[in-house]
Amino acid sequence: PPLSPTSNYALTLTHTHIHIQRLSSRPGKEARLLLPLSELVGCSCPRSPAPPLLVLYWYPPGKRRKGVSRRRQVKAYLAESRPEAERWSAAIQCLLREVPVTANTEFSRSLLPRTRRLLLLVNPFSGRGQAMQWCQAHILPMIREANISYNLIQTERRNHARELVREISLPEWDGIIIVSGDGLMHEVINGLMERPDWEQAIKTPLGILPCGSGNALAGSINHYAGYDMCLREPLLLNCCFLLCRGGIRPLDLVSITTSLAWGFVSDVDIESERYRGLGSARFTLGTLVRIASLRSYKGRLSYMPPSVVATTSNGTPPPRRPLSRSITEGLDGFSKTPIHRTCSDMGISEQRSLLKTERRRGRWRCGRTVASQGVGRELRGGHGKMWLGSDLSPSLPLSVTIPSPTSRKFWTKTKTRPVQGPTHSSSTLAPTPSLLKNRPFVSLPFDVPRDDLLPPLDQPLPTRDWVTIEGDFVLVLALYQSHLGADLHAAPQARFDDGLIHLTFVRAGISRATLLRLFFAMEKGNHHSVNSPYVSHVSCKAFRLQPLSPRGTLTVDGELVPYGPLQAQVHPSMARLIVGDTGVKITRL
Ligand SMILES: Nc1ncnc2c1ncn2[C@@H]1O[C@H](COP(=O)(O)OP(=O)(O)OP(=O)(O)O)[C@@H](O)[C@H]1O
Repeated sequence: PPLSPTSNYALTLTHTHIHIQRLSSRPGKEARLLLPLSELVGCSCPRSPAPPLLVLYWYPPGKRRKGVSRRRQVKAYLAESRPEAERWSAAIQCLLREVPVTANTEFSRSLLPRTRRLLLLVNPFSGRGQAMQWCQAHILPMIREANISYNLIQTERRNHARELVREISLPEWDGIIIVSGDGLMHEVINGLMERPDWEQAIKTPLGILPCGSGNALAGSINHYAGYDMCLREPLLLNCCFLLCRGGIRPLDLVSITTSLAWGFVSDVDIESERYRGLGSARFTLGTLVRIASLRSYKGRLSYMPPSVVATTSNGTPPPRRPLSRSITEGLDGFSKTPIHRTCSDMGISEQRSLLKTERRRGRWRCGRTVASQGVGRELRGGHGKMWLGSDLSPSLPLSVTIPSPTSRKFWTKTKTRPVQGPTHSSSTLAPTPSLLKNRPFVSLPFDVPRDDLLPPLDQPLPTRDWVTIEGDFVLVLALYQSHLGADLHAAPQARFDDGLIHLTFVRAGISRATLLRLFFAMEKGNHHSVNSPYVSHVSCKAFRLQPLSPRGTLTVDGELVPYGPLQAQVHPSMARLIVGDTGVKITRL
């Protein structure tokens, strides 16, 4: 804001607020502003020859208006001297980084921990292809204001990010940030799990800045931060704000072993690729198309219920915060220098940060798994949101057959949506080229965490502790996090680290109207109240899905996987996720 030489202010800093009091010679004219530190991303004291300013970057949540996000405000105060401005800047940053301070602390920059360094992995083609534009307009400006250093790398192809994180030197980074959709997060988690030092590597804090079309994990982060559901830039701004705040929470991962795949929800995810230009609406359209031709599939679903259901919440929803408002105003001052494929404010290049290691192979998943009944089609090469497995169009290329003698293991962090679908039909149809591209499943050559609850996929499950349901299913959906897409609150009870997989399955006999009601209720997260004998919701630690129909589509984290039996087990709190302030005690970046 323009400096007003006629106004003087007295600033007071507490552990939670900056009190800004305008001093006026006329009594009764004092204006007071209480600026919560929880709404600040950072502050600065511009170097000389600039005047001794204290600049505050404030992102207050906006009014409760759907689709509108938080608005950036910059407040600048001219200090009496440069040391004074620098002392204030240091003090505020100490509080934001949670450096222990008292009223007697002598503030200086030397008290601050080292500057945080983030590796941003940007998929320029995710969602509507706006990731780079959003980096320029929103992400990089806010990250700079939060005094965070970054190195930005644009991914050039599928599995580029996965190969990169397999080889980089991780101690250099305080976090790996996926600027894309859930598919790229999935790649990164699998890349980390493929390292010989996976146990340490997977503890690298991960963050997501939603630029995809489904953005399930970002939807969960936004929800648990207490914000109302939002999409696109408002969601991005909320997530970027939370990233800059920097709180970390443990994140469950799920290992999935599959030989083949199927599902109903998968069908929607895969087939709706053709509607990609519609953004998240493509899932709605895809769902409607699928429901119109509803079909059921034979299968066997087994799951191991938790002996003690270890929910981390008492069932009460997180405190709601108003919807944040979108900002583009106020950013005009930022230089719009073009962002290159690799850019950094740290003077390093991708090459420098690479640490060549022996190439290991394997596959881990981070997101969701969806099995969808019937034949699916992959138009772009795998990623997933919402799959409804009903019928399959016979004209579509058939389910994939992967001639793999071994089962494949991979990792996911959000959800698995198996819908009963046809069993593996290896014979008739060859995989499409895009599906072949999408098949980097290989056995892991080193000792990744064992699925101690599961026998090998080709061996029977123990009868004790397992529940098995065999019959005709319309869909089976396995979720690890609360959201299936940013606007699909599919597992309201799920928490990042509850140690549970949340299964929803729908059996044949359900009417189209009820199924439609179920999906619409899912948007608000109240689908558990949809009363139908065909719909079940259970929590478990592990499950196995055996399709008994001849063909189908199965997806994990939106990516098509081979059709056939699949099993999964949760590994509680294995990874770490940057979630910002969630109202609970969290570790700071
Ligand atoms: N430069 C690239 N060209 C082609 N594919 C890429 C590139 N970079 C990444 N990918 C692949 O694109 C896939 C989809 O990306 P991602 O899931 O992040 O975006 P999205 O599908 O738009 O989002 P969502 O999963 O939320 O719908 C990823 O699995 C990744 O492997």
